[in-house]
Amino acid sequence: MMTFQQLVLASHNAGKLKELQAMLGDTVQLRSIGEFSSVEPEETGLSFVENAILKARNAARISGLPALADDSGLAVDFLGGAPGIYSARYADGKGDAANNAKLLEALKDVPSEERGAQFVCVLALVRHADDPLPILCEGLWHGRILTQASGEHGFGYDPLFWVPERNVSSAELAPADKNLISHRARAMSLLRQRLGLA
Ligand SMILES: O=c1nc[nH]c2c1ncn2[C@H]1C[C@H](O)[C@@H](COP(=O)(O)OP(=O)(O)OP(=O)(O)O)O1
Ligand SMILES: [Mg+2]
Repeated sequence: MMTFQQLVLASHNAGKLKELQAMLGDTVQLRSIGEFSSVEPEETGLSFVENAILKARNAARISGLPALADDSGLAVDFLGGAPGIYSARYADGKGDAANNAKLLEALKDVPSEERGAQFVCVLALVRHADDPLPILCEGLWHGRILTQASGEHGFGYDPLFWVPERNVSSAELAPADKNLISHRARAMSLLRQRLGLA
């Protein structure tokens, strides 16, 4: 069993930190990479896996701690899987509200049955910056893109993501409920098994 008392989370996204720490409980303390550096690495990979590894290595190098990274995004069927790995940058770095507005516009007049989408999450854990065997876990969450934003919880595209299991948007889910069923929850459940924490 691999044990980590402290991991640095290779993310500048406060929403991810909150969700991942809640899922891990108090056995592992997640420290934000923001404590060490405010510089965000360029996400140059062509896949969630490549970007997750790149972020994890960068954080381990900067902090000297083992590092966990989360690369995630929304793949929309009607858009051929876009924005995918470019989800955070979909509206050219103008933030969540602009991303959501652009997505609604791209799906204007698209009927409900063609609005399928999945959230994707890849978690990468490296023991040190040059770790030759990163641990990789993925999770998917299937849903649909709503025609207008709804709900105040979560972050990112949550207000636009309709969750079939609950018939609400993921921003209408209580945070603890989202953390049981989300793409991130599925990836974290696999990671916990790999680490012997499950
Ligand atoms: O549960 C989620 N609920 C709503 N939206 C979500 C979720 N999970 C990922 N997303 C969206 C946010 C962002 O538009 C993109 C992730 O981009 P991604 O590069 O992985 O994260 P980020 O730039 O926000 O932070 P960082 O790279 O520092 O971890 O997908
Ligand atoms: Mg990012």
